[in-house]
Amino acid sequence: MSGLKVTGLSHAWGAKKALDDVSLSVEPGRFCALLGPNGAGKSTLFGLLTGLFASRTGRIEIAGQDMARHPRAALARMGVVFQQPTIDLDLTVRRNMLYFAALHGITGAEAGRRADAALDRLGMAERAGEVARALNGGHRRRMEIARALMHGPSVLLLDEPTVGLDAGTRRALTDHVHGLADEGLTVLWATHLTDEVHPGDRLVVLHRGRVLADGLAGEIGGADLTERFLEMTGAAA
Ligand SMILES: Nc1ncnc2c1ncn2[C@@H]1O[C@H](COP(=O)(O)OP(=O)(O)OP(=O)(O)O)[C@@H](O)[C@H]1O
Repeated sequence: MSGLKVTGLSHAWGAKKALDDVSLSVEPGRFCALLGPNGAGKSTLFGLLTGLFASRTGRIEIAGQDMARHPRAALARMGVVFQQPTIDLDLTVRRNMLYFAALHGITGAEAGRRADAALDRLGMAERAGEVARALNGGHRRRMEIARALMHGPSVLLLDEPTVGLDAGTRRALTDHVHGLADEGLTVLWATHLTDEVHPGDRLVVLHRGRVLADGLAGEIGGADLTERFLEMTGAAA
């Protein structure tokens, strides 16, 4: 199983319950949108999925690997793009890629080969020699996605990756990552923006730490996902 499975996951920050018995599973090669308003618990879930901190309850499996029992194996199958960009702006795109590859123990000609292939996959091959500072926001994000794919993960996690991007760039990036899922990558895309969700996506709606809906986006949203989402989360006018 190369997908993602979360079972009965809870997490509290002091007295604040950020996640309350959350379960979800994403089949291999699916794009799953994790949709929730501010404070829903999306980043807390990402922190647990990526091993930044642990929960005493629940279970996480990445591509069949149990996160608690085999964290190295689970993390090796995961690519992550965090909400806050982590780029060295003074290095070229390729140098940023090679630096990251080295952190994964990939060096020399193999690192170069993988960096070039990943940049090509994200339509960034011709920008490899540019200093990262010269890239626009969309291209910086693409570079981070390419970087997250260099070690060949089967699951890609992205935490609100379009923050700060304009509408056209957001759409292009969202479409591009849908394309990666079409190629077989399992994608978990956290967002609070309904226009990033396609009708054929798997959709999990998270609110106040609980799963409110889980299924096909087109079925959950009906004629208007935005309206439905606002109703569900009690934010409708
Ligand atoms: N490090 C922390 N310490 C204390 N409380 C926290 C911490 N991180 C998150 N919380 C709280 O947990 C709840 C869930 O927050 P979280 O950041 O996971 O939600 P989110 O869906 O990612 O929100 P946003 O879209 O605003 O990033 C919120 O009430 C938040 O205030």
